[in-house]
Amino acid sequence: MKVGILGAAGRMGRTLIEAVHAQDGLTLAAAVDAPGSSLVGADAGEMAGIGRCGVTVVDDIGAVTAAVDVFIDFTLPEATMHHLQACRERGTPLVIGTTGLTDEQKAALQAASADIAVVFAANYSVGVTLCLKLLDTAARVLGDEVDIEIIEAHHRHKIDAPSGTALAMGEVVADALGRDLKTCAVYGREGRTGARERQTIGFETIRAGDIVGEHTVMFAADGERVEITHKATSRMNFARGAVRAAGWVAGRGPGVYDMMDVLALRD
Ligand SMILES: NC(=O)C1=CN([C@@H]2O[C@H](COP(=O)(O)OP(=O)(O)OC[C@H]3O[C@@H](n4cnc5c(N)ncnc54)[C@H](OP(=O)(O)O)[C@@H]3O)[C@@H](O)[C@H]2O)C=CC1
Ligand SMILES: O=C(O)C1=N[C@H](C(=O)O)C[C@H](O)C1
Repeated sequence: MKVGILGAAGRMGRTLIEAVHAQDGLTLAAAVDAPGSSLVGADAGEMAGIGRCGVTVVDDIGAVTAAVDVFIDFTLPEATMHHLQACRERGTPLVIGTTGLTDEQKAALQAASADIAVVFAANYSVGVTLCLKLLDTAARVLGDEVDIEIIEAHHRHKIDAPSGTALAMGEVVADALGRDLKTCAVYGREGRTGARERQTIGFETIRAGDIVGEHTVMFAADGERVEITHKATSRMNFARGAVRAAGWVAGRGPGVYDMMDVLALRD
């Protein structure tokens, strides 16, 4: 299967090139980065540190759609929307890892999924996908007797907050408790906040150094608390998961899927 990487020169893009290269049955067919990037024209394998592979980095998905069976996109929300449209026109499945999409952009993704298969997950690691299952159980067991706080930490370059993963974790917990995250989320606290309201779900964000990605969901009662934590120390876990999703989605019918579908964990 021929795979195209969108955002190829980025932190995830380079890791994805390495992951595709290491996966039997997959071939790197295209590497696309931002118009104006100094890496356009470079060899994608050399850029990713795996040696020359003969695929040149280009700056336009339109130039490579015919050569690709499935695309993987880890870019920016606006770029992802552009790539989604190109995939829709060509009928090419798309794996999206980009976070920070607006509600309108998520609606556009849903609309495109009438015509093509899209995998969309805020976190492609198996460990985080398992944590989402554990969080559903924890929320149902501990119920409204606990205060729930979500703490995430990432590297200094991350541009969206809270992380897509933290928001996905919040959605799972809110759904399990019959709450609407849009109305019960509290993003950071400062000043005279008043006492905590039990129904809220709090989010705290840390941006520092080279932290790859850490998430903790705290269920705190009087006298005891449960914490579910995931710590990523390498981007390769995200990349392997996205590559697995690419292999899974090729040939699927139109629709939006996530890692629960890819790992056959959906109830
Ligand atoms: N779902 C998951 O498992 C994970 C998701 N992510 C998410 O993936 C996204 C990317 O993260 P990361 O790799 O760290 O970010 P980077 O900034 O390192 O990489 C993004 C790349 O996309 C490029 N880009 C920008 N616009 C376009 C365009 N129009 N066409 C093609 N390429 C473009 C950027 O180029 P330039 O720098 O020149 O603008 C850059 O090379 C983020 O939203 C992040 O939150 C990250 C890790 C895991
Ligand atoms: O930007 C990152 O680096 C990451 N982003 C994703 C998110 O926003 O949840 C996933 C991972 O934590 C790394």
